[in-house]
Amino acid sequence: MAVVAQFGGGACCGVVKLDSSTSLVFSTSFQSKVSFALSSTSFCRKREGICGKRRALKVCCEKRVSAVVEKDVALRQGADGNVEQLSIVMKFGGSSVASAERMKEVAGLVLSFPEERPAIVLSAMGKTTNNLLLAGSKAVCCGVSNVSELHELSFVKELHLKTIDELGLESSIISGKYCLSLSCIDSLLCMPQCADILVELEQLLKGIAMMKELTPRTRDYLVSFGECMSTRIFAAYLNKIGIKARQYDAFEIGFITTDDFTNADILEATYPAVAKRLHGDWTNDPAIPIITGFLGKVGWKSGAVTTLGRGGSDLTATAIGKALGLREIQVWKDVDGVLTCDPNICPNAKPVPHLTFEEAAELAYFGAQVLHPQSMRPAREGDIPVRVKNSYNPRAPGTVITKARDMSKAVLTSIVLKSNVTMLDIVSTRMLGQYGFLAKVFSIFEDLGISVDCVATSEVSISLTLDPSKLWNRELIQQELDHVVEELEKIAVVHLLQHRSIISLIGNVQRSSLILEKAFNVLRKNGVNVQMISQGASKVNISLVVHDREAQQCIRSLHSAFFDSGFLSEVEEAASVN
Ligand SMILES: Nc1ncnc2c1ncn2[C@@H]1O[C@H](COP(=O)(O)OP(=O)(O)O)[C@@H](O)[C@H]1O
Ligand SMILES: N[C@@H](CC(=O)OP(=O)(O)O)C(=O)O
Repeated sequence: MAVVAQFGGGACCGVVKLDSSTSLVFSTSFQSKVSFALSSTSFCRKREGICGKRRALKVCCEKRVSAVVEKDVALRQGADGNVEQLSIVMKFGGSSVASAERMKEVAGLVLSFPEERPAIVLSAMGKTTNNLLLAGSKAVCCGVSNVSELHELSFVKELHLKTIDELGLESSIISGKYCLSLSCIDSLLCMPQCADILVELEQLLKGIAMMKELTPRTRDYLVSFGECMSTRIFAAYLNKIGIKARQYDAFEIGFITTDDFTNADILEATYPAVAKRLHGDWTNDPAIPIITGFLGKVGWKSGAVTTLGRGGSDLTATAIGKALGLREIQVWKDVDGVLTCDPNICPNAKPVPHLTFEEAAELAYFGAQVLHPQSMRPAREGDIPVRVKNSYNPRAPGTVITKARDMSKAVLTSIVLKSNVTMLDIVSTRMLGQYGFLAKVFSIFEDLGISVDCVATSEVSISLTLDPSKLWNRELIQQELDHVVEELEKIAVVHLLQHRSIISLIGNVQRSSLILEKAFNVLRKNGVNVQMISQGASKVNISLVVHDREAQQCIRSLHSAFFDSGFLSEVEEAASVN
């Protein structure tokens, strides 16, 4: 049920709670119009008396909105009357925008920060990326004529068309001439020439079926459809409810990456290019930018679309934060922040209130799916706080990630698991005192382009772990591993140990004896022998390697010993007394 009114004001948006069941979403454009929509459960349910209530609410709305608008316009326009710049970036993951209902809630959430001028980064809706990938691999062998019948393609089509329908949008926003048919506030907000996205997707899958080949380059183009659609839908919805928004494909606004398809890295040139484009558009004609997460392109001209690795929208958000020098980066998930453990392993994991960039980066790199492994880098470089919040529970305080925090009482922050890791024990065939052994071993990995995670060394032996699973595009297949071993065997005796897990204890390594004493007690009680330990350079991470089959039980026991037993609070109390 919507009531629309117009009266003077500047550009702003917000939500006003009118009574316990009714809230008002409003926005004003720079053309001095105010649009507002009412959300009211009782209003929609009770049909009788609707006109009376609508009139009463309209009057009430006008009074309340004008007060908020005045305050907000003052905030936005600054003392000199100039437009204030974007202030924060808000990233919403796939789980946050999985349906029409979720998109409405996210719109409400965006508007619940009327004092902010946000840039929005979106992932693909729900499980779209997984379905596109599956459709791609099935298309390789299903035959061109069967592509239209692929279950995953139908799923993606239905999800997006249903969402468009439920949001009351024109289906042409993703499957037709959006520019000509969308009744948005301002024709400038429309995308230039939108191709028929769903038709193009099906054509691409037919091409894959025809070629019987799905290269990493094609795979990136294929999954890019997810973010391209979610952002178009969300921007159109905001425009429909009167919030001026402008959709952007990241690869069109300067996200330039390496050519490592499926796991590309953002190049430095991205930052000034993105800043120039977003800043310029906002200054000329302010509208909330809705940007595709996860995507970039190789080079400036006709570059192919790349992706930043699974979960890469977090990285898009932090890169935008750094590019625009924003006040804060918010990543909205489906959990109450970064937790003490993966909730799928320990359902009673608790939110961690504060982390440093270093802790968060280790946690992400060593397996916590909640953050993209590279996402902390731009935030750290720009020294911009990252706030991890729950879009399903916005009141929860979440996790704040900053450059430094008070570590005086910190012991253990979080426990992380990385499974299906390959471990190599490498022992030199030469005698003690041989120099250059480590250099030779690592040059072999460098030549083969394989990254090493954890290392423990003595003068003549090295134990190390390789991480195939994190590299989305590349599975260290047996052939590749055999080649590594073959090369290493020229200088050493090699044992290849597969199906290992790294358990990372993220915390204050200054208190390693305390952490290790407790941890080894737990492991001994569980009858587990640790196969490798690495503490070394990182001041926030102690890694223990165990067999895959023992790992989850170890994690549960460790979590319960550290976080459920009162142990940490006892240690903290003791620290405050001393
Ligand atoms: N230490 C952790 N803290 C919080 N969530 C974690 C952790 N480890 C794994 N997860 C998982 O990460 C998920 C959130 O990350 P992700 O799925 O990438 O979110 P989104 O798609 O919303 O960006 C959670 O639902 C949770 O299952
Ligand atoms: N859609 C991409 C990128 C992303 O960041 O997703 P999410 O924010 O839902 O983890 C993926 O699934 O990997």
